[in-house]
Amino acid sequence: MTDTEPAPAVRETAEAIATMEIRGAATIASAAAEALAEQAEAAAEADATASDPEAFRASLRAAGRTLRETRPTAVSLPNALRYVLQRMEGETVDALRDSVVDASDAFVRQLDRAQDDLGEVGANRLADGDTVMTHCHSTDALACIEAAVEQGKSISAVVKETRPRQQGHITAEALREMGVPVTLIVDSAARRYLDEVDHVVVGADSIAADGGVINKIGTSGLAVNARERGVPIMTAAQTIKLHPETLTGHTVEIEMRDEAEVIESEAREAIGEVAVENPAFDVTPPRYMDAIVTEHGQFPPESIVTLMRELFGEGAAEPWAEQ
Ligand SMILES: O=C(COP(=O)(O)O)[C@H](O)[C@H](O)COP(=O)(O)O
Repeated sequence: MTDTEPAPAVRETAEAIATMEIRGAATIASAAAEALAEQAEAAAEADATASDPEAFRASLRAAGRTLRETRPTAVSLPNALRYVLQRMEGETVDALRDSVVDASDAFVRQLDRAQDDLGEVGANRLADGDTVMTHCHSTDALACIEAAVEQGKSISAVVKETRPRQQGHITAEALREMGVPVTLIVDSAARRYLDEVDHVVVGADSIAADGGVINKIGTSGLAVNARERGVPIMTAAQTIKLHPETLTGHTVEIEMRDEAEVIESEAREAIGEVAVENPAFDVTPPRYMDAIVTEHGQFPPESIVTLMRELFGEGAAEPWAEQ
């Protein structure tokens, strides 16, 4: 390991995030924080960094950049890096290492607590006997359903498959394990089933300052259909999903993934020369979302900017940048 080369654990985590072995915004955030702690442990042992605090800091920033470059849309990733790297302090390598490991532990603990707290808030929007519809796999959305079940409410679910990666299968299994009866449907059947649904519950990868919800592709169409059918829709999103850069007018970059996720090579060849696109996320305008449920309570999307200013001020530091 040279002074700026990431530790193997960081490279492995970055690779697992890029290939979606580690996926979902909250899971990505805690994996990134843990990878920084592993970088700190490795750098405190490595020849090039063990006795040079500045080289140690540079190696942590480099690890941050490697992790940052994996997936562009989920803001929980840079927010996790911000949390840990802004708390890196000390005059010696040992002190620096301890500060990074402690910050990483605190971040992961906070994440778990936030998910439990938002689950309670979201559960209060669900009534005994409700059927919910889900899209993709969101641990924040599942926390709301799980808390409702723990409150003794009887909940059933209609689970959208979520092409192309079929994360709906993960949701279906998780709900079944909670004892929730599940009906799995293809995405294009969603509008038909909305008539049988009392609430739509989705997660988020990022929330923009205008209250726009960036989540798995298909969320915006589902939200428009839900509004048209009169079915309430909530986004369950911890505050690490709030996108501080959008306070200053920046837009959220939507990840475009490989066409191989959409179509198998044989079918691709048979079709011939056509374009295939695979956007991973879309933006649901705030007017189609009834509530954003966070660990600080629920908010109409248009008022989320107040919470963002409270938590982030106006700035979005990049403590991983080269100095
Ligand atoms: O869109 C996805 C996952 O997309 P991908 O599978 O492409 O990562 C999830 O709804 C959010 O990340 C929220 O998840 P969580 O609530 O667990 O943070």
